[in-house]
Amino acid sequence: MEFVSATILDGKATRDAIFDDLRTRVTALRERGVTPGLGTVLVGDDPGSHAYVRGKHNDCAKVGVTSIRRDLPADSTQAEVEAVLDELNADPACTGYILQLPVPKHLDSGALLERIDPAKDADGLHPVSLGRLVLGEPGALPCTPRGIVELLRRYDVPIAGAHVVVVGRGVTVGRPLGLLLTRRSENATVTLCHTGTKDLAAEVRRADIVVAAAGSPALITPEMVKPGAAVLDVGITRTDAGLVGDVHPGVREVAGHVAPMPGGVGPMTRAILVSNVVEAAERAAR
Ligand SMILES: Nc1nc(=O)c2c([nH]1)NC[C@@H]1CN(c3ccc(C(=O)N[C@@H](CCC(=O)O)C(=O)O)cc3)C=[N+]21
Repeated sequence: MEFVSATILDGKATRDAIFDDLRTRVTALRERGVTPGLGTVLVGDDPGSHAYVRGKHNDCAKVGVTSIRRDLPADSTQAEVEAVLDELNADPACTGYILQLPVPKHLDSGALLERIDPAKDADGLHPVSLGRLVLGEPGALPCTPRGIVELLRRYDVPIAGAHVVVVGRGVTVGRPLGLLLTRRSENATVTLCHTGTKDLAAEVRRADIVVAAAGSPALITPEMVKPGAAVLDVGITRTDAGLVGDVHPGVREVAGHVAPMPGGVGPMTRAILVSNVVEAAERAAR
């Protein structure tokens, strides 16, 4: 028996290609006197969140985007965090920024996200940005969904006409991904599955593209995957043995393409964040 393993959708190599393009565009903006600047607001001392924020500042340095970092103590009040958001809204050096999620439980994250100036929303998670996504108007798009579409495009995985099964209805991945993929420019047919789905295996088996974003280790098994399908692993669960994704390793023997975790969608999410900041600066400079 000969097993032909899936083609790996390499998020790191794709991120590097995106950064090469962004570097050129940032240079052009700087020549016109515009310097994109990404702000991060981090509340508390979750080690995972600290690592993500550090990564985002490293990414900015790689492409010439200035970065502005605001770290606040875990016991910050709603008013104290809001004051920092107001400060970044008013700061011309900060052309886009994010509030790192999750924030400590005593804070109202919805109210904080809404306080961000929509013109500076780098994450695409502001209600105005999400509304624009529903309406098909230009604006910041959520980083992970856009990263997924970009990764599929660069590997020539057909999206138009494809049946995509998205597992997970979270506001950062599953829900906006369904909206993005059903736009006329993507033209996919999407089934959005979640914990209330009756027969997940039957749904996944029909998919040309599977996006697993449920946060449930090894949820997608080889038996559930149509031979040749593209399977993208977006789940991240921290265990004692390290990080594990939503896709069982055996899926590589069945799928045509696999975006692994790590090394797949995660690096794309970060690349799109920087891309959103550069695009917002380009829009403002027009
Ligand atoms: N306002 C906000 N925006 C976000 O975009 C946001 C957030 N909050 N909170 C947390 C989640 C998670 N997230 C990841 C980004 C990159 C990797 C990534 O690059 N992962 C690597 C390594 C895995 C790791 O070290 O975690 C990989 O998959 O290869 C993972 C997860 C962005 N998030």
